[in-house]
Amino acid sequence: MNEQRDILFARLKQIRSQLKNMSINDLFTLNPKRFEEFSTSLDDMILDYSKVHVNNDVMTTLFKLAKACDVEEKRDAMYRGDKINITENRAVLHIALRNKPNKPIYVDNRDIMQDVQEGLEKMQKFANGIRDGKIVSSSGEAFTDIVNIGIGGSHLGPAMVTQSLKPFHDGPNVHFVSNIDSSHITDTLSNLDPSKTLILIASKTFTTIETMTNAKTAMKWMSNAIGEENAGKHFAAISTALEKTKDFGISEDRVFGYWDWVGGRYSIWSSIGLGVMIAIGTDNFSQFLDGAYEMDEHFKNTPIEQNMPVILGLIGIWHRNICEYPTRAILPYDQRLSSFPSYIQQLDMESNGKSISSSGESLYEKTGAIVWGDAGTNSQHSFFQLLHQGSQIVPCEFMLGVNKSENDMKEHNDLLIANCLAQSQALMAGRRIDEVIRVLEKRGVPHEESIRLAPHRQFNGNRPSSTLLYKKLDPKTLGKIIALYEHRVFVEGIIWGVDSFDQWGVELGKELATEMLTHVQETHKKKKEYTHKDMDSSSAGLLNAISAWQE
Ligand SMILES: O=P(O)(O)OC[C@H]1O[C@](O)(CO)[C@@H](O)[C@@H]1O
Repeated sequence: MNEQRDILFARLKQIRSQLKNMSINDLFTLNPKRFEEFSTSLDDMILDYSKVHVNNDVMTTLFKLAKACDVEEKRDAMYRGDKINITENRAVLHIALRNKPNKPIYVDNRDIMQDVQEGLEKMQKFANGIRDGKIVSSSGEAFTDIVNIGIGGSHLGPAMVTQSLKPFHDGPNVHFVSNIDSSHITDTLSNLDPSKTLILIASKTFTTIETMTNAKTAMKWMSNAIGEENAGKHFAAISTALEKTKDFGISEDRVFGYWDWVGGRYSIWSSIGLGVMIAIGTDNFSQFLDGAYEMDEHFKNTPIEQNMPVILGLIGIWHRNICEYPTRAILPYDQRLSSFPSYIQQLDMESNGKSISSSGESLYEKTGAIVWGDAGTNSQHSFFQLLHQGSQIVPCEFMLGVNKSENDMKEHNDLLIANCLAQSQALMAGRRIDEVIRVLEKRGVPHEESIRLAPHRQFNGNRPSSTLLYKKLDPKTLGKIIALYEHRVFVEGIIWGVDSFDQWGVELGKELATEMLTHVQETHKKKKEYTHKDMDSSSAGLLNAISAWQE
């Protein structure tokens, strides 16, 4: 229990109730310099949080909260390589993977930077070989297609980054298979020529049932097409479990290892990024790491009052614990970032979706918000109705790139930018009922009718949002953005007191699925009728229906 934290939470709740008399709009009217004072920047990236319902008093108290929870000390402990993942007794060192100057970092008294460097060089050699056509298929041809088989952190990162960096993609096509649903692998492989396809099996543990099942299916597909003796040339593995990759039959030179101090959802910077490196090339991948390194340095060295991840994290705490908003929406106005919200869902919800503190006590304050979202402007035409007029307030995190890669699409881009800015403005400003009536009457709608329609067309406004503005979505910027969100999750996790780096909550479902599998396999025999004596009557009833309907 952190008494100081509790006092500051109470103080923040007090300020919040006083602040309720003043809207975000009012705060802008009172302070013409609000944008300058409530935004922070790093090179060509600005985090504008002036449209969040906070004032100086709130921010000062939030900064005190960060200090009281030792955010800076704990950050330093992470950078140092301390074993801050308490429940797994592991260091947390994704920052080592982008530690470009190779400054020593010690785990168990050993500098890990040499391993990191060697790992990166092995990846680079392989990626260059595939891209140059020097590493060839069993028939001596260059690989045209790469299939990354993985799930969770071994899928979401590479898939999102590959999609986001499309303009930089000049290597072979890269495809992604994650779901255990066979339609995913069947639909993907059906369009590919096995003789020119390379399969990357990406799994930290090399035990995940989805990945291992898909890997075996891919191996069968490949062996049937080109012969078992040739299939090995078409596979590579990315894992920390080197014994298991060997058992699967992948030769050592085709195995790209990483380390237990890299969490799955923090692993895009490791060999898990191999597919990305093959797609965009080693120089662009290096830029991607550079961007993350810049954010790491900013997080480490910038005073918390200007520190982007700290501020984003504190705003998260403000919204979750003080305003009690249960969710937050991530809204990239950038089609290529359309899978960024689902990437952040894993990063954020798997990290901070906990109700037990690192030291094993039940937490009484709410933790991880529900994260959701989609790309603008598409999302305007689906769920924005609720954002503007729904009974729940959802803090929105807009993301906007100023420039696109296509110079000739200015007309599109101007509209995209205008829409993004207009949405955050509309959420904040709203539209009062008298204004609605005035507008309707001006359009010639009779007075009675205007009064009838007005309640449906009014907007309360005062809905908070932040905007992350960046110059252009290139590898460096993307690296910076991802690292920003990683550190934000860290800041929130420290304040809540959870271990942000384990994920025990996914284990029970995995265990029960293994038990359930035997029942599902039984249904094929159609011999058994399940009842409430075997299991809960819902599962029993569903199994019986599955058995009856199976073709
Ligand atoms: O890389 P692996 O070991 O196959 O795990 C995949 C994913 O499964 C999880 O362990 C649980 O969903 C994630 O944390 C991880 O990213």
